[in-house]
Amino acid sequence: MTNAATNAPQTDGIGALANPPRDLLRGSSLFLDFDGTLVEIAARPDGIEVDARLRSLVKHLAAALDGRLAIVSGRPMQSIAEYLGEGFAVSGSHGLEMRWADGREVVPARPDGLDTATAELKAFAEHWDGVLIEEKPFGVGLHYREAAAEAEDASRLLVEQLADATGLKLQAGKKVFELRLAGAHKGAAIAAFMDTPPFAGSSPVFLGDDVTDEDGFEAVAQLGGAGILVGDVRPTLARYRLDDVTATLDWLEAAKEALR
Ligand SMILES: O=P(O)(O)OC[C@H]1O[C@H](O[C@H]2O[C@H](CO)[C@@H](O)[C@H](O)[C@H]2O)[C@H](O)[C@@H](O)[C@@H]1O
Repeated sequence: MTNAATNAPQTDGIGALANPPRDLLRGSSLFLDFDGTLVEIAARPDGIEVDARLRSLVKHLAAALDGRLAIVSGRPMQSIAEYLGEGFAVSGSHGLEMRWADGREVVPARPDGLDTATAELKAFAEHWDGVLIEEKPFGVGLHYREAAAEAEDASRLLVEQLADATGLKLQAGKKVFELRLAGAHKGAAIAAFMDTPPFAGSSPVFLGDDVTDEDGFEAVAQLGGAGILVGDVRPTLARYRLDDVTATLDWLEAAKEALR
């Protein structure tokens, strides 16, 4: 089955997606999701473990690709810099923020309604054990990974009401509901990078694990490149699949060597 608009595979069959070839990055630009792709999912946003191997891998991949690498995350750009360092392109906040390796930045204004939404979510979290509020520059996340099962429905109800009241976009991820400024997504950020040096003229490859990464898979397919789904098989616009974070880091190491 293919998506008619992008000609990318859309699979619901176990094992239908092959592993990416190790020479896929030759002549490519590399776009990397962060949580669940480069680092294991943790109980809390601040509980992730980022080691020297990952920081070194990202730095050396960026050099091997002559700068054609960007981290494309739902986290704020500042958070990515704190975990991975700088010297490469980053898009944060689900495509809302962009920074090129030379320091050029595109950053929106803080949205109206965000302070109100954040205050409401914080008040809600006081009544639910395990619900955690993550404040971000252009959005706010309600995490329910550590909460009782009923918290999900109650949280969904509240964030839907707040999205209606504030005009903020509701985006669901892995055990999280985010309310954020509308008007961008990861696919749009990848397309914007691909319009500019050093990315322009290359073929984009995007690795991601979450449903929020499907915009990125669609964008790279439209631009003649390929998406790589990290994790279990599901309906997706990715062309290839890797089992998990460990397989992803191993493939990235092999792909880096293949660029020599
Ligand atoms: O686009 P990503 O880089 O994948 O970021 C998506 C969100 O990741 C973080 O939340 C997720 O990871 C946490 C740590 O493993 C986990 O505790 C949480 O349940 C996940 O939803 C981050 O906190 C969010 O801001 C990102 O939008």
